[in-house]
Amino acid sequence: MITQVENPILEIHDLTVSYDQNPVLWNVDLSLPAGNLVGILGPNGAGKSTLIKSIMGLIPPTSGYVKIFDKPLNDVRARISYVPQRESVDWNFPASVLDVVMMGTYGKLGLFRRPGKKEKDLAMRSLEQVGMTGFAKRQISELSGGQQQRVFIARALAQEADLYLMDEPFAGVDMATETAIFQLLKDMASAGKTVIVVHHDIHSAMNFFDWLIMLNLHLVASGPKETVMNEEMLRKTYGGKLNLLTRVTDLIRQKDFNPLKG
Ligand SMILES: Nc1ncnc2c1ncn2[C@@H]1O[C@H](COP(=O)(O)OP(=O)(O)OP(=O)(O)O)[C@@H](O)[C@H]1O
Repeated sequence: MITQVENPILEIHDLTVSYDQNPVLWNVDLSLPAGNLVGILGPNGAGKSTLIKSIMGLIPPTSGYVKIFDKPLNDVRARISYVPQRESVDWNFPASVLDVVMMGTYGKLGLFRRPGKKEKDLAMRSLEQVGMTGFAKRQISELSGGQQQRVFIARALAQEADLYLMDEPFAGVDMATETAIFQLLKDMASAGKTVIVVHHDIHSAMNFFDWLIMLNLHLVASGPKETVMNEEMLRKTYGGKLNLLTRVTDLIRQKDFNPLKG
């Protein structure tokens, strides 16, 4: 079940991606409209991070192509913000929280301008949005995992991009913060940005995302949440992981659960 759209903000055509000549993503064809909060769901090893990395041009495709805003990635890089998984970053790098968030503003500054008051204000506003203002002068190495994650999201906000790609931004973040940041991302999507998030929890995915990409080495589904979140698609995505499926399909059947709301 794959919904294709006209004038997509992101178009992926026949994308196959391999590590050491072994394909881990096969023939992915999808397109996304602007102004959506998009969740990428799938079991461990499904290729979710690989998909994000290949959209960002970090892994060359074996076949196929990606177009963003109808252009190749290199023409539009400044309009894209990427939040990698927290574990993939060296957090012992000596930098303050404010420095890290200010880095988000550099792309728009150009080569020879140094960040000034405008950039600092933007960075502070971004920290405020993730509830981290009080930590601005702290070293990033001194923060908890969840706090580091929030700083990373603030850096992405300071980038003022049009397309955001976030790889498990909620790993290690507490529930209250997750809900607050989801709301923030939803507001960004309502303002016309496209936010794509690799996410593990199907329950919160049903509440928060507008559009879901369901992946298991192949693309199982891509479309508005209400059209793709059903038992058949979950079974195709998660296969025999029946405990999980039972829990989720029970949730879908619950009278008070309405996947259209939220
Ligand atoms: N650098 C790499 N070299 C070789 N194989 C890799 C590499 N990175 C990922 N893989 C393999 O590619 C497959 C897809 O990995 P990927 O990290 O994209 O999955 P994922 O859906 O993000 O998983 P998770 O939910 O566990 O983070 C896995 O089988 C993984 O072992």
